[in-house]
Amino acid sequence: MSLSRISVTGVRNLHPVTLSPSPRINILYGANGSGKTSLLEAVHLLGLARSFRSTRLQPVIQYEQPACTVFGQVSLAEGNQSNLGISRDRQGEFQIRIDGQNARSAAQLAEALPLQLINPDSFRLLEGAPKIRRQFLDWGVFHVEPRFMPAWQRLQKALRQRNSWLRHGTLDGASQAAWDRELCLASNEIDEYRRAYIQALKPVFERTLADLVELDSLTLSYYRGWDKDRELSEVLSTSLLRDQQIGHTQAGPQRADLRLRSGAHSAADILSRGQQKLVVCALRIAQGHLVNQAKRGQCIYLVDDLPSELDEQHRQALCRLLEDLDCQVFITCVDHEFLRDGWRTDTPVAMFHVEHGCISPTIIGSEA
Ligand SMILES: Nc1ncnc2c1ncn2[C@@H]1O[C@H](COP(=O)(O)OP(=O)(O)OP(=O)(O)O)[C@@H](O)[C@H]1O
Repeated sequence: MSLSRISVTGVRNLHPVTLSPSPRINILYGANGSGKTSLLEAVHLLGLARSFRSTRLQPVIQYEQPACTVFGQVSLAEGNQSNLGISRDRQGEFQIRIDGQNARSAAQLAEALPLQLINPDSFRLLEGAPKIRRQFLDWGVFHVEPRFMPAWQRLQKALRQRNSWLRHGTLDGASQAAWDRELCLASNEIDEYRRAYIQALKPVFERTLADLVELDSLTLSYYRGWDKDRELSEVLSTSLLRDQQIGHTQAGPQRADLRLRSGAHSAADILSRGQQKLVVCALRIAQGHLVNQAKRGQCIYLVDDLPSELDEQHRQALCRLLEDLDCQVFITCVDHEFLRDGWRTDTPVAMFHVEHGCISPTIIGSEA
């Protein structure tokens, strides 16, 4: 799967543009503030209906413009194609179109266009709150396990119900016990999918990491959100009083986490920024391999400011791994010299010069 065409209007500083990217490696280069990240924002918007830099979409809409719009033509296996479109105005109104039909949710876009983002904020996957790692984990499970989403929706419903009961006590005991049973069933199902996913991810992650950097003592493990030796139903009943005092359910898959440790320490505490970036790249590349294996379409990689934090040797190792993934990749950088050469001769590479919000394709070898 790759974007064979993308049209962008009203996104940050970009002039309206239509591009025909390479199905493999795309390099966007240009001075600071020229609009390279803005193109990645546009692709991100198309795949997830949200910005990667801000929780609000308002800042992505170009000043003075009423709305931003992104269209993409996606090439699929066996010569098929799909058309995606998203438009968002200043009042917050969204329109998502998939193959000429209005889509109901952003999850449909995410399924149609799996995206992986690697940017200078990526270290947050290690340093940030567990929620960021759960999002990472669930992105992977969602893209390889079709039963995950319905189980997740059941969990959310049962959890909302329980939390409301903890706060207001509006249900009788028997009805709440039925909701708790539903909560435990959905939780066990989610735990099973997540566990199977981590088991598949771990060896791919370890191999990928070894190709990038020597960090032998790094381990990845999964915490399911409650004691591994006890049933969730038992944990819920022993913690009921405390749950009622704080007004929400403390144990369950909504508390799951991934733990990355280097020996006895948390990886976030001891790894350098560059090493952290490489660990995150290995995790995200490993996820791409699993999506490819699941044959639910390859994901598209958005790599903002690839060189930052990395020395020459690690930049090259990262480029090799991205190239070996057999996915479409969009890379931004200020200085593109090191990215021009070194790709295999059969890898289609496209370069785009970004200048004051204008994007123009560059014929390799003709740059100034
Ligand atoms: N809503 C907006 N409307 C118009 N311009 C905007 C808007 N939001 C941001 N900009 C401007 O868009 C420009 C491009 O930003 P972008 O992050 O794409 O640059 P970049 O090429 O990735 O730069 P760098 O190399 O510094 O990361 C910036 O000058 C920024 O101030």
